[in-house]
Amino acid sequence: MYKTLYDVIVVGGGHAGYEAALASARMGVNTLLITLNKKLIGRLPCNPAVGGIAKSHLVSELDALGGELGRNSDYTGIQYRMLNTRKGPAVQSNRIQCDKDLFPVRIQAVLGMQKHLDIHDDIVTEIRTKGSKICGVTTRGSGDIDASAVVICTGTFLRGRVLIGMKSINEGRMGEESAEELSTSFDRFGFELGRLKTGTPPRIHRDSVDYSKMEIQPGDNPPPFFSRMARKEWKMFHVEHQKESSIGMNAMFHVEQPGMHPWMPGTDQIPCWLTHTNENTHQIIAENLKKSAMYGGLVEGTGVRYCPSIEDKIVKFSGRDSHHVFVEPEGRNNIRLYPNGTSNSLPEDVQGQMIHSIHGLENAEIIRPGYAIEYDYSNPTQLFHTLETKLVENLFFAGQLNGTTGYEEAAAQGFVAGANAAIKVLGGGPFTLSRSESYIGVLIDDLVTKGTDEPYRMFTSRSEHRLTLRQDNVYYRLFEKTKKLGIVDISEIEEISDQGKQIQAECDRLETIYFDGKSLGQMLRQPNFSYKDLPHNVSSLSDEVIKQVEIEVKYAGYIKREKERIDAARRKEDQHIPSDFDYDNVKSLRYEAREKLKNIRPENLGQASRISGVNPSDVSILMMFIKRETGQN
Ligand SMILES: Cc1cc2nc3c(=O)[nH]c(=O)nc-3n(C[C@H](O)[C@H](O)[C@H](O)COP(=O)(O)OP(=O)(O)OC[C@H]3O[C@@H](n4cnc5c(N)ncnc54)[C@H](O)[C@@H]3O)c2cc1C
Ligand SMILES: NC(=O)c1ccc[n+]([C@@H]2O[C@H](COP(=O)([O-])OP(=O)(O)OC[C@H]3O[C@@H](n4cnc5c(N)ncnc54)[C@H](O)[C@@H]3O)[C@@H](O)[C@H]2O)c1
Repeated sequence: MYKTLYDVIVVGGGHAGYEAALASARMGVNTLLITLNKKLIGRLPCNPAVGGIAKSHLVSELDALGGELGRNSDYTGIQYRMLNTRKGPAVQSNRIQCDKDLFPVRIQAVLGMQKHLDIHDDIVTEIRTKGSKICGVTTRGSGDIDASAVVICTGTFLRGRVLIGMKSINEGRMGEESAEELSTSFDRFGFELGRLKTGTPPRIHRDSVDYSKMEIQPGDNPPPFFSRMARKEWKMFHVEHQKESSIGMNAMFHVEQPGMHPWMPGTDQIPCWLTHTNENTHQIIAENLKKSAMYGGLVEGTGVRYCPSIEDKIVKFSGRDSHHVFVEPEGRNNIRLYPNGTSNSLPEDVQGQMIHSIHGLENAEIIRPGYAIEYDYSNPTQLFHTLETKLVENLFFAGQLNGTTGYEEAAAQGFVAGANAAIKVLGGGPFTLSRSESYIGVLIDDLVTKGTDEPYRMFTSRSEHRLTLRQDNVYYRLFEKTKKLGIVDISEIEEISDQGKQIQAECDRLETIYFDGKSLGQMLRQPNFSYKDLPHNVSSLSDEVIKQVEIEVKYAGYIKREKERIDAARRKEDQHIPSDFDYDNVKSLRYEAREKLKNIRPENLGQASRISGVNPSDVSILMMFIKRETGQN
């Protein structure tokens, strides 16, 4: 059941959409999620893997703030791995292979139980405004539905075209209707739309591959989870497990609905497998390039540079005679395997030859071909940091619509947009995250400041403060924002606050206690020295607190220098530029800089300095002018 008036409407049930709807409803405002098919909410259209390098930081930040992607991955995971373990803690990332069938089942159960949230199957064809403000949407099936704020999360569906070889079908992803009308509505309001493309590999039958020719990739034990909830449950399970038999263990935990808790998270992991392409594979692709949608001229949009199609890899890295192919199960009871690394838009017969040339896949049965998809995206420089559009008040855009790729990038934006839409209804200051406190801040600032002309994905190298933006300290660095937002349960907030205080107190203590002429802090900074090796350590501290103390003390010198850089950056961010500032008045500004500044309208000098085409001397000129005009220091 749905009504015809809501506080917030969210359009789209992808990862941006469910996070937006949950954030909004959890802040207590009446929310409606409209999507083409509610049974497909939370679908993982490509690899059911969440996290990986830098993306895992986004998921952890969502968990700290009260988002759902991390928990949902933990509770439906079939394989858990920590990547980059040979590198420092700042770039270590976890990656969870989820069960493709159960991931959406669980998220739908979470949505179904959420107060203040209704869900409606329909297609939105238009947005409606009253003056400069959004007032609702028009749907094909139910006509007009009114709302004070609207969040659009339509992913790859706007004028979506599925492409296989020379075939092009109007679909939002394979087997799902595309959204044709909404782009026209956006055009009318002046939104700048462009075309991007992405792709997916063929799927193969799990009983048709020769595992003996591939290298096994087992999961890690203990499993690296994203969420505090799963970590706590795992710890409790293992303590209790020693006392009692595992029979009935699931019953010990509060299980609201069967879909919410399919198994004890982290148990009974399933391995992935590693194989490689070879010269034969590359030759097959090279000989058939003209038949691929991408190289035969059917695709206009720009593809994902950093997770390219196999055709792209052969053309752009022609010197390499082999590429990794990770063969990954799509679920416990799912017959499909996902050959990660073979995304393509070649005709079906060529896909078959290409797959059969790979060791272990000689007799692979292809269940579904790979394909490319092309869709409209909207220029994200037309958004504020809250993800509200600059053209229509109380209208928000989030997810792949803003030019990103990835579940994690979509979910992070959805959460920020949903929370801000609710704040617009409730009243109160905007919820934004800065580059120096989070990867979510980096993602959004990059999008709204620089825009993108290719699908944007997160990397650790995009952050200038990655030493302090670690996954392990996420609950402490986002603590104040989390508390203010009010989505996370108060008992969790108190627990994190208490742990933060213990970490600080112990770091301080270690610098003041001396042993053999050295402070305990100095001792801990010695290579291969752990907290537990210290004399006078505190045995009652939890593993979580000890881990933080070790990192904070061992890397203290680097962290201090980074904090100084953050303070310097913050001083620039504190210098606000009035929203109606007249750049034409600053005659000494170069023409290019003036045009770029007029287009982006940065909120402060820090953001101005990150606009491409605006150089440091332009920022100095601007700073002096603003100081003179506004009397800011
Ligand atoms: C073929 C393919 C391969 C991909 N490969 C990967 C990958 O390996 N890993 C990865 O992380 N990402 C991959 N992506 C991208 C990933 O799916 C997206 O980045 C992510 O799902 C985007 O989330 P979203 O919420 O923005 O949109 P989507 O997940 O696309 O969801 C859009 C939602 O909006 C609804 N909708 C659209 N238009 C309307 C309308 N007018 N009215 C009502 N509802 C509407 C749809 O029904 C859908 O629920 C791939 C995508 C595709 C299609
Ligand atoms: N079309 C799209 O929009 C699209 C398509 C593909 C990927 N993506 C995005 O990019 C990401 C995939 O890109 P990626 O190349 O970084 O892959 P990934 O995140 O799946 O893997 C990152 C690295 O992890 C390692 N790895 C991968 N699978 C592994 C496994 N099963 N076991 C052990 N190690 C493994 C590899 O070293 C790999 O380079 C996705 O998570 C998605 O967000 C988007």
